[in-house]
Amino acid sequence: MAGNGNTDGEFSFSAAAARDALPRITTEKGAKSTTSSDVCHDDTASRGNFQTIDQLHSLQKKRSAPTTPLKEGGGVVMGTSGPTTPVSGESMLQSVSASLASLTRETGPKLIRGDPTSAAKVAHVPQTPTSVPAADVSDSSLKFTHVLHNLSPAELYEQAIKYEKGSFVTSTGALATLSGAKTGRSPKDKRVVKDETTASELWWGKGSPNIEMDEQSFLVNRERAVDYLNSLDKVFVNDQYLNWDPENRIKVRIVSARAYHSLFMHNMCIRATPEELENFGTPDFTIYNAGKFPCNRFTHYMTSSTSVDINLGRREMVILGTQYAGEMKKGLFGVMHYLMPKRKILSLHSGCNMGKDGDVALFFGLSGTGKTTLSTDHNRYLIGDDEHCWSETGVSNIEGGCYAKCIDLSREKEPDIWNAIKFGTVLENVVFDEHTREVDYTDKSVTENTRAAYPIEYIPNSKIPCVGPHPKNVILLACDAFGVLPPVSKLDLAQTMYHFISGYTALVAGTEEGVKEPKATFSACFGAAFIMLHPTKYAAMLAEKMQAQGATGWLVNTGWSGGSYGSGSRIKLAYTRKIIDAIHSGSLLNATYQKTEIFGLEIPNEVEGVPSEILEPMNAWEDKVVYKDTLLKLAGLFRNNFETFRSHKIGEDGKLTEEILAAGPNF
Ligand SMILES: Nc1ncnc2c1ncn2[C@@H]1O[C@H](COP(=O)(O)OP(=O)(O)O)[C@@H](O)[C@H]1O
Ligand SMILES: C=C(OP(=O)(O)O)C(=O)O
Ligand SMILES: [Ca+2]
Ligand SMILES: [Mn+2]
Repeated sequence: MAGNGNTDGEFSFSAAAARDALPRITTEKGAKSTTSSDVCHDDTASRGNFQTIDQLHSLQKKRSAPTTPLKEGGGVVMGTSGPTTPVSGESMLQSVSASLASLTRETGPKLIRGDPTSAAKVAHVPQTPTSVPAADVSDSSLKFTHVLHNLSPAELYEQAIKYEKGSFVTSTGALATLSGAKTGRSPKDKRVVKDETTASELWWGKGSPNIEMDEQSFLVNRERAVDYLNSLDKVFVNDQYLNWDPENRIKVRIVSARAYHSLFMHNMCIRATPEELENFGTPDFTIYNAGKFPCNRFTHYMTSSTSVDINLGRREMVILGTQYAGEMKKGLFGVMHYLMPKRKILSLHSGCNMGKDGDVALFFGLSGTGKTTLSTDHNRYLIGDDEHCWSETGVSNIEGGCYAKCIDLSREKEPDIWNAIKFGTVLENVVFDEHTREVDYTDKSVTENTRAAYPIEYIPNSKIPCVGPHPKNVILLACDAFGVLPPVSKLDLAQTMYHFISGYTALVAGTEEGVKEPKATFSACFGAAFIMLHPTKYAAMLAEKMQAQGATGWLVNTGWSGGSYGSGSRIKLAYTRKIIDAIHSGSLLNATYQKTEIFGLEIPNEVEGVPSEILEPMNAWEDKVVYKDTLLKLAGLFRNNFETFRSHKIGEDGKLTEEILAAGPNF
C-alpha cells in the first residue's frame, strides 16, 4: 500500500518531520510530569471530582430520584456506586428468580440486577446453595442472567438502539422499532389451557377464539420460553398494573427479551409509583415473552412456530415465535375478560371518553373502526382508547396507554395522536427518511398495520386517574365497506344487543390490487378474539347495565357511503366527528327520525354539520338497484351469522331474548 512508507501499518512521523518541528521541550530527567511546572496542561481550570474518563462519564449521569425503589448493593450486584440497603433489591431478584424457575431442573436461575456490560462483579445467588455442581445440574445453572427491572424509557431507548436491529430515534423523538416477521396478531396460534375448571367455564367450540391445549403442552412451551430467556445475558422485567379501579387492580409481570417489548408494556400498562413497586409482592399474572424464539411444532396442539398460550389456572401466558407487541396487550385483555366477569364486572373492547359535564361515552368496534380515533377528542377527556371495565361504580380503563393505528396519520385530522408521537412513544414498523428521520405515515412498505404506543398522559386532555361515572351513550362502530349501513342510527336496547352480539364490520384488505369485494367480519361483542366466556354472558351484563343507567345505543358507520368500496368513498372523518358531537351533546336524541327498510334502523333527518343527503344511505347511491342487492346481501350475512346464537337465552328475561332475535334484519 502506498503512503508514508510505513509497512507494518503503524503510523509514525518521519525523522525529517520530527527534526523540523517545534523545538524540543527538555524535561528534567526523572521529574514527575504531573507535578512539574514545566509540563503543559490543556486546561487551567481546577479539575472536578474525577480522576479518569470513566469517572467523568459517571458524573454526567446524575443520580436520579429512584424510578424504581430497588436499592443497590448489599450483595445485589450494581456497578460501582450506591448506598446499600439490600432488602428490596434482593427481594425483587428473588421474586424474578422464582418467576423464571425451571420446573424440571434447578429452581431459580442466578440473577444479577443491571446491564451485563456494567462493571458488576459480585454475584447474587438467590436460592442455590454453594456447592460443587452435581452431575445432574445443567450449564445454565452456572451462569448469571442480568435483570433489567422496570427501566426508564431513556434506558430502554439506549438498550434498544445499542442491541436491537431496526431501532432508531425519529425526528420527533419516538423510538422506531421493527416487530419482525409478524406485524399483527396471530389469532390462529392462540391456545387456552382446558382443565377441569375452564372446560365448563369458558366458551369452546364453533365461533370461539379459545382453541384448547392441555396443561402438559403448556408446560412444555413454558419451559421452552423460560429456558430461552434464562439462556440470554439479560432479560427485561416489567412489574405493572392493569385496571385503574383500585379495588380491582391486577398486578402483572412481563418478562421479555427485548427493550422494545419492555417499553411497549411500560407505555401500555399502568405504571407503578416507587412506593407501589416497593410493596409489589407476587404478581397476579405473568407473561413469558420469548419473542422470536419459536415453539416446537412437534409439541402437541402446535400448528405453526408461533404460539400464544394462556393458562388461567397458573395465571401465566407464554409467547413463542412472534415479536408483535400487541399479543401481550391483547393477551392480558383476554385474561381480564375472564377475571372481571367473575367479580360481576363487565370487560369491554371499547374506547371511552367523558365530556365536561361528566357524560361518558363508550366506543365499541373491531380493529380499525375508530375506537382510538374517536375517543381521542380534543373537546373531551380521554379515559381510554381500547379496553375498559364497567362495574357497579362506573367505568375504568384497564390500560395505562394507547395503541393508535398510524397509517395515513395526519397532523390536521388527528392532532392529538400526532403530537403524542414524541420521546417515549414506541413507533412500530413505520418507514422514515434515513437522514432526517421524518416518518412517512403513508408508507406501507413494512405493513399497513403501523402503530404508535404511548402513555395515556401524552394525550393532553386525558383523564387521570382513568375512571369515570356510568356511560350515557354506547356507540357501536362498524366500518361498513359495503356502504349500506347509515352513517348513524339510534338503537333500542334489543337492537343494541343484536348488533353487540353480531359485532359486524367489513373492511377491505388494505388497498391491495385485486381486492374489490369487502369482506364481512362478525366478531361477537366486537372482540371475539379476546372474550373468554360465551358472548351472551357479556351481552346480558351490558343489557342490564344499560337498562339500569338508561344509556342510549347508537350504530355509527365509519366506513363507506354512496357505494361499496371501489365505487363509493369512506365517510369523512370530519362528518363522523360531527355525528359523534351530536350524540354527546344530546341534540341527536331530540332529532326527528325515520326507519330504514330491512334493518329497521332509526335514522335522523338532520345532523348539524353533516350533509343530510348522506344520512339515508340509499340517497347517496346512484344505482338504487345495486344498493338494494348489496343491502340484502349484507342482511343475509347478518342472519347467517346470528344462527348460532338463536338457541341461547340472554339474561334472566326470556322477553329480551325474543326481542333481540326480532331486532335483526327483516326480509
Ligand atoms: N370516518 C371515519 N371515522 C373513523 N375513522 C376513520 C374515518 N375515516 C378514516 N378513518 C381512519 O380509520 C382508522 C381508525 O382506526 P383506529 O381509530 O385506530 O381504530 P381502532 O382503535 O378501533 O382499532 C384511523 O386510521 C382513522 O384515521
Ligand atoms: C391492537 C389491536 O387492537 P385495535 O386494532 O382494536 O386497536 C389488535 O387487535 O391487535
Ligand atoms: Ca420532541
Ligand atoms: Mn385502537
